[in-house]
Amino acid sequence: MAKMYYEKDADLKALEGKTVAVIGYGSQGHAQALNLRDSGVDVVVGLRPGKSWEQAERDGFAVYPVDEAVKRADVVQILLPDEVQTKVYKEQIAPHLKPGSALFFSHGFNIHFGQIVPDQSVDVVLIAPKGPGHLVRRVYTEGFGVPALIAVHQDATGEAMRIGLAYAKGIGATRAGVIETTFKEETETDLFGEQAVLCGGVTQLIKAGFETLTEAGYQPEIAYFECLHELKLIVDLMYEGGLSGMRYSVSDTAEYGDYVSGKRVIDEGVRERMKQLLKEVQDGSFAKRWIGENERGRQEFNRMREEEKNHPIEQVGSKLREMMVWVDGKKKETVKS
Ligand SMILES: NC(=O)C1=CN([C@@H]2O[C@H](COP(=O)(O)OP(=O)(O)OC[C@H]3O[C@@H](n4cnc5c(N)ncnc54)[C@H](OP(=O)(O)O)[C@@H]3O)[C@@H](O)[C@H]2O)C=CC1
Ligand SMILES: CC[C@](O)(C(C)=O)C(=O)O
Repeated sequence: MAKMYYEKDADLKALEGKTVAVIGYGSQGHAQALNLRDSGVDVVVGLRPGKSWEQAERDGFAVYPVDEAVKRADVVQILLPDEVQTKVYKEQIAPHLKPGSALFFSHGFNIHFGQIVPDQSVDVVLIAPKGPGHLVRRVYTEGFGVPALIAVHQDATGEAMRIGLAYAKGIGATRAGVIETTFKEETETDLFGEQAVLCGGVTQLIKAGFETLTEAGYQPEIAYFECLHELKLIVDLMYEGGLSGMRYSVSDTAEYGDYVSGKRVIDEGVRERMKQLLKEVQDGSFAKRWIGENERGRQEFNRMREEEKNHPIEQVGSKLREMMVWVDGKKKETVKS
């Protein structure tokens, strides 16, 4: 059984008198910085000049270049893109980290794959919210929290877990539940999940459904509603009541189709390929490929991003969503600019 922590297990006093430097103010950075501040924690933001810097200042934070923010901090949370963390860490963070301070991450990639090797004098802690940053903020303002994982890689002070739990409470995660893990487990499950299911698996499933219907002559708008729009409503039911909760709400016809046909789509071949993806995550081949892609200037990444933006489901979807004002309202909070 996983070890879980809730509100009663965490004490914000562990952060009293300490300054937290949130490095980066994107999806996770803005959410964690704002939630911590609203929880009474002293927060500064570390950035380079640009869009995020301006936003953090508009949100009322004291913003500094990364090295300056680190000098002022007792806890440094690195919320830069994974692929830029190593360079910024070596040049602007490591030289200014105080012995006895704490270095935090929200994803274990660079520690687990040995890209960042922190000095033995600092605590190294993972607080990984299990949700996109914009929801970490929205759910907190609604009085709830997004669950998170916690792991201690290095406990130089003997206080790493206590400070980690206080931080998790500050961002609202202990309201929902914080699970103890390791950097290895978080990194491998997170990479697998986003590739096989949450991002890669789901987008391919949606496109395959959409293309099957449109190639058979059905209207793209109907294919969009069936394969993308309604998916959100079905996932909401699963989120609230599990697979059985969803099956309780759909028709018996849909439930029967689920049992007899779902397995024909996600068959043994898919499971075998999922195992192969997991192996490539575990043996570091995916990490090596992603690090190499960044070193080569992201040509493959940028080409695929462009191709995906131009898929017909994106064209029809953006027209249909114009009519859904409530979706547009949310989009402002949930889509990265
Ligand atoms: N997105 C998510 O919801 C989740 C992310 N994570 C993890 O959180 C971390 C942050 O990811 P995410 O929030 O998506 O990142 P984003 O891309 O949304 O934001 C990155 C931030 O870093 C800043 N930045 C980029 N390069 C530099 C630099 N060289 N110097 C200073 N600042 C820089 C950007 O500012 P600028 O405007 O100047 O580019 C921006 O504010 C990653 O480890 C990720 O794996 C974990 C769970 C979920
Ligand atoms: C599913 C994507 C994610 O892993 C997340 C929001 O948790 C990410 O890294 O953005």
